[in-house]
Amino acid sequence: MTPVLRTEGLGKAFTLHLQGGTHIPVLGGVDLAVHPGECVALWGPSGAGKSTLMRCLYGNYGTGTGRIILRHRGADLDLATADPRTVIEARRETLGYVSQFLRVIPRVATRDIVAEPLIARGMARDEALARATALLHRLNLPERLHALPPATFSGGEQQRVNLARGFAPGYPVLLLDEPTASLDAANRAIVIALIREAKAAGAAIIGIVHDAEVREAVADRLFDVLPQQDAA
Ligand SMILES: Nc1ncnc2c1ncn2[C@@H]1O[C@H](COP(=O)(O)OP(=O)(O)OP(=O)(O)O)[C@@H](O)[C@H]1O
Repeated sequence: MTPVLRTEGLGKAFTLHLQGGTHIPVLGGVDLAVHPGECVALWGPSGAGKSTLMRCLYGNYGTGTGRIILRHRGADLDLATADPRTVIEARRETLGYVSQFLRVIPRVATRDIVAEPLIARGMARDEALARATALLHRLNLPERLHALPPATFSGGEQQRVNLARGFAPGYPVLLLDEPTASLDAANRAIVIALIREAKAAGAAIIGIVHDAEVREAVADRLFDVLPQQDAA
């Protein structure tokens, strides 16, 4: 089966220009391949580069070397070299990302934040709001909060808004950065169910999942991210 997302020889280093140009190699020779319907958990010690790899996969960080190949609109797209407009299009249609923290948009109601990616993909506004509301309910976010901007919400409430926004569209590829870090056991179980349903629908999922119970419940395999000083 063809992977929906793969990297070939991916490398990334940071150069600290304010620190005399200090060069920090973080990723080197990363060959990752994820197939439809599977969940791969990134694995490695703190500081190994798991979050950096996630940000490269989403196009937030430029890469130093290698390619990031995404199946998008039936063809291979190299995210490492794609122009910004194509990256935005790929994010709208193919590649979702649930970061650990919600990037709060001032004055926008929670249900609109969740519905926005659905509307961007062409869903009618009423239908998108209904889907957003249903998902927020499923994640136990009280109805009274749906009309409020999430700036003042608790960490766990904000994480659930983020999860609803990430899961609502049914992206073919979904990146999850610590999706249950701020959640209690009941909500963790709901996230496990959402991940399993997404996999059953054919999504390829890459996650950083420190919680062993969640990881064992959803991950089909681990992918080692090696610290560069160890890999050298
Ligand atoms: N923007 C940046 N500028 C400079 N160095 C960075 C930057 N982002 C990450 N690093 C460095 O890259 C290395 C990898 O960081 P990263 O956050 O990817 O690790 P991680 O495996 O996700 O760690 P953890 O499990 O602790 O979250 C660290 O040494 C970190 O200091």
